[in-house]
Amino acid sequence: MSAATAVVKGLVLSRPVTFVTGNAKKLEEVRTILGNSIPFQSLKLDLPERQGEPEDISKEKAKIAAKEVNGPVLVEDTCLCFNALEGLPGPYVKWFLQKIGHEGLNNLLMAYEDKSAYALCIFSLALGPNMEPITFLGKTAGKIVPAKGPNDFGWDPVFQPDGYNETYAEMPKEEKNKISHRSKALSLVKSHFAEAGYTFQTDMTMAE
Ligand SMILES: O=c1[nH]c(=O)c2ncn([C@@H]3O[C@H](COP(=O)(O)OP(=O)(O)OP(=O)(O)O)[C@@H](O)[C@H]3O)c2[nH]1
Ligand SMILES: [Mg+2]
Repeated sequence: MSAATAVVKGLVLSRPVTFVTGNAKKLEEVRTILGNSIPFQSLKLDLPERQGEPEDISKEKAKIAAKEVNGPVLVEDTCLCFNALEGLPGPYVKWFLQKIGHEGLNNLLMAYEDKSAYALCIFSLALGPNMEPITFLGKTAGKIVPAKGPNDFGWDPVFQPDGYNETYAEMPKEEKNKISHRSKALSLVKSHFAEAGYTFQTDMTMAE
């Protein structure tokens, strides 16, 4: 990538925004959804995550990432929330998935008639190491079903969005990207960039 300077309403950023994640599938979706709308680069880093409310977890990740990168960063935290369980496993779904898998996630709801759930994505943008992160939330409602479809991304096979007979995993990627928690949050990120009037040098291209 060529050296580039981003100008933010009088504020000059010496670097483009770095999307920091340890998750290749997230990055793939973010790339597809953002296209060329926001120039960004990415950094593969598994950030430490505090416990607590999803928005605080996401903000904290952004603060840590901005220190690591020493520049503007975008991060996200994704939750899968079961209504019968007051929003759990929520931000801890990664560990639930690793330990008990898709069947275990279904079994958590065995005692409940209510299988409704929502996928929540919270992006946090920090313009620099000492800047308070701005958050963008995207939420998609659905229900938890026995696993259906390809098993290439997390809990996609057990989440069936409202209005569909297919799980996220069964849908064409373009369809998921139209309705997903991630695309809703990213459309707010895009609006923010448009409204803030951030401008970037024209020779800036997306890079790893
Ligand atoms: O089926 C899915 N469809 C999705 O759209 C999706 N987005 C995230 N996930 C999974 O949910 C957990 C979030 O945890 P998470 O936000 O901490 O992510 P992560 O630790 O993998 O990456 P990051 O924190 O480095 O960005 C992790 O297990 C992710 O694999 C998804 N699963
Ligand atoms: Mg994580």
